[in-house]
Amino acid sequence: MGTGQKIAFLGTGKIGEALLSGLLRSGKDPADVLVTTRRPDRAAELTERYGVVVVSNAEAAKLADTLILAVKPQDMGTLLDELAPHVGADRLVISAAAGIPTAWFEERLAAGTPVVRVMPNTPVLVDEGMSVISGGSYAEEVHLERAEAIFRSVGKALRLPESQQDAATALSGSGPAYFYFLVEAMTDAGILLGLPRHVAHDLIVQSAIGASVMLRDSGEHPVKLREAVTSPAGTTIAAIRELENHGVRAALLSALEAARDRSRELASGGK
Ligand SMILES: NC(=O)C1=CN([C@@H]2O[C@H](COP(=O)(O)OP(=O)(O)OC[C@H]3O[C@@H](n4cnc5c(N)ncnc54)[C@H](OP(=O)(O)O)[C@@H]3O)[C@@H](O)[C@H]2O)C=CC1
Ligand SMILES: O=C(O)[C@@H]1CCC=N1
Repeated sequence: MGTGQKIAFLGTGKIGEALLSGLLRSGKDPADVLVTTRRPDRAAELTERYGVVVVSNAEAAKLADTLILAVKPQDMGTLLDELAPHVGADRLVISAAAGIPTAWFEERLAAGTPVVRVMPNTPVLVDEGMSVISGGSYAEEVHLERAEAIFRSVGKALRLPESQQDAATALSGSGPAYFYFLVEAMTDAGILLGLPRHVAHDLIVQSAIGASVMLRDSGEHPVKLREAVTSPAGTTIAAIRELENHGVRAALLSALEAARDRSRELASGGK
């Protein structure tokens, strides 16, 4: 076991593993990183891949300074039943679960336990994550800074009031999926137009990367950037007319509203 601040991941699935790998990339000693799993084969996989220490949920609560809870909202009740008796109020509990408010955790943990709610996204895997952070009633500046330091090591982190977490979940938590969906659909369009799949894929992926870098670095509004591509009586406006005819803008408004609503439904770890 290492000598630094210990961080435990309770639930090391897709987002837990992505965060874990980023933290190690940023220089955290694997001996200071504890993980818990439900299945022994998964535990063996993580030890072999990262050299981290696999422990039980109760041991994680006793040994780690910071506990990152990354099980599905539906599994959070069972995890808290197991965990709560072992978590001292000197621990920092960070939940990455969609929907579940900090108050839900505070009710189940020892009085005064600091809880921070974070909504990360999978680009933490490439250090380009977007994580939205909100503190619960007992989270002090020092706790928010500790959470920020973890999530800043794998991308950007932004503090928002907890009342905006469900909206943030719809935008940045789920956001990468919408872009993958678009790339998938546009690649299919390339097939329709007669291009080989790998060519269509490469054309679209590089266009997405170029557009993303311009969005981030040019300082221009997205409308300006789109207008610069849209030549009079040209090809782009022909495509934009079809996107508008098919209600793509309205579909996005409804889609993100649905994601926000689903996050609200998960507030009590619902089904
Ligand atoms: N995926 C994403 O992009 C994002 C997810 N989140 C949130 O992160 C959480 C996890 O999501 P995701 O990673 O996608 O889901 P996964 O199902 O991939 O990961 C959850 C993991 O938790 C394990 N687990 C469940 N119960 C326990 C337990 N009691 N003790 C230890 N491990 C347990 C599961 O084990 P088993 O393999 O046996 O099922 C699984 O490996 C959710 O709350 C989600 O809202 C937040 C932001 C982004
Ligand atoms: O789909 C989900 O519920 C999780 C939360 C945000 C991204 N994935």
